[in-house]
Amino acid sequence: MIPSMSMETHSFSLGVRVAPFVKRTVTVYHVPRLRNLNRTYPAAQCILPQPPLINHSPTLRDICQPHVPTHILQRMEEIGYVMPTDVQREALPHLFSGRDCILHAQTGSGKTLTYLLLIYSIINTLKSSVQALVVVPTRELGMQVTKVARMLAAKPTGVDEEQKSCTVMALLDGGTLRRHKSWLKAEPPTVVVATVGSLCQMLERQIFLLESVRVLIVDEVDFIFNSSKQVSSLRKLLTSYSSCNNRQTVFASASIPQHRRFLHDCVQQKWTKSDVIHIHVSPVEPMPSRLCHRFIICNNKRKLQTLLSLIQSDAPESGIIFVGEQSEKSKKAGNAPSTDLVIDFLKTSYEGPLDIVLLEDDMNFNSRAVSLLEVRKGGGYLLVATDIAARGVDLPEMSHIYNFDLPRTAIDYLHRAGRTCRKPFSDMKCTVTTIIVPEERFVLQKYENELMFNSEELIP
Ligand SMILES: Nc1ncnc2c1ncn2[C@@H]1O[C@H](COP(=O)(O)OP(=O)(O)OP(=O)(O)O)[C@@H](O)[C@H]1O
Repeated sequence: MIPSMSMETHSFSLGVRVAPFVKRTVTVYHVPRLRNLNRTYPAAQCILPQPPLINHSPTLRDICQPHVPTHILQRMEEIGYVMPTDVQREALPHLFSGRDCILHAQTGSGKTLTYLLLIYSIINTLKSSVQALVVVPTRELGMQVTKVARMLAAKPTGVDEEQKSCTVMALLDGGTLRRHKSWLKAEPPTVVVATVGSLCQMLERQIFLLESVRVLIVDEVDFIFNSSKQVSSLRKLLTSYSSCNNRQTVFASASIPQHRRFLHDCVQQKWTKSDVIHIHVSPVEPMPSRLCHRFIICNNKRKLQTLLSLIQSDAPESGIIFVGEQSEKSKKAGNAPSTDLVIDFLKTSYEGPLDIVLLEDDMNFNSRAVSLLEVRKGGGYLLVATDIAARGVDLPEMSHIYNFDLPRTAIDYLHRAGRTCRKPFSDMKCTVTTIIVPEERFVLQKYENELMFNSEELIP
């Protein structure tokens, strides 16, 4: 059912009530013993969830001392990271003890800070070598992680003493590899944040060696394993790293399908040590509970109008409109991509205060960077994007997500939805609205079952 486009108020009402969400829990699994694994993967040992947060719960500083240098802790607090999120509270003690780890926690739960604090607890800035590697699937996520890493490493206010600071290099697709090569040779940075392709080029040419790397992080690991362009390079990297002494490996994502199998593979392939630990935060609630899910049914011809009415009715602070990638068949047929259709339509029909910005794979790297700068400069915007913006990109002001096209999988739904609700201690309600044609209702229902959420139908 769709709202009538002549409707003056542009408001929608909700058809169905949602079931209350289950409580958040943290579960820690230790890897099952290999010899038991010939048939299926047995239940991993499970440590009972930690007691709920009470008033005297430890601060991030309490958890990080004495592992993380004081100036980093000072910077962390200056930035506003004082209390730990669930994943930070649960994972950091294990990480500081040297365990390899699979960090499996909701979108926006603070996995980046978790692994960066581990990195700062390990590196020695007096040594001139690459000591930490963070592997990411996209240039956009790489730029973001680099920014947070540099922010933490900057000198805190009021500290004058000169100490050798940590240098962070972004080695990302679309960058100038020649410049990076000279940098790596002349004065190796302490931390490298890299996309898999660029990293492997440097390693193959022996511009730097994995032997000096004390910690390897693979962020959005399931995405990289699923990417036909990236998976073989990642496997090669993990296999090379497995022969290094003194190593620690961390995999992070909000979605790790078949995580027991993955855990087993990690040990069997020696990508991790055998005592790797799986930190699974909120396993029964894969998405933030502050998220409200809605859907609206319309026919294909009315999708653009429906989108516009939704935006007018919601008046988002900022929103992302996710559009499916154009198929090869559609490209060959000379059709315009859906992103163009949506952008052109909004530019001519939307009269609200938000800027309209495009981010898609087919843009060149510079234009992609310009789009992200534009949305990060503050002020409201509507970002029309393909799934390139669905992984890891942190836009804390985002209040609304619109699925103009249904995501291809439940996991894609989870990551798109996860671009909202990104302030860990906020009460702000965020909304995900999916526009579907009648035949797609059962697919959305499947995602609801898989991800354990309820979606409310919008009725005019
Ligand atoms: N302890 C903390 N206190 C306050 N804010 C925090 C804390 N930890 C992280 N944040 C903020 O939470 C937001 C989300 O963090 P982050 O990007 O690390 O999430 P994530 O778990 O990596 O999500 P995704 O799976 O989507 O990549 C960021 O804006 C970050 O600055």
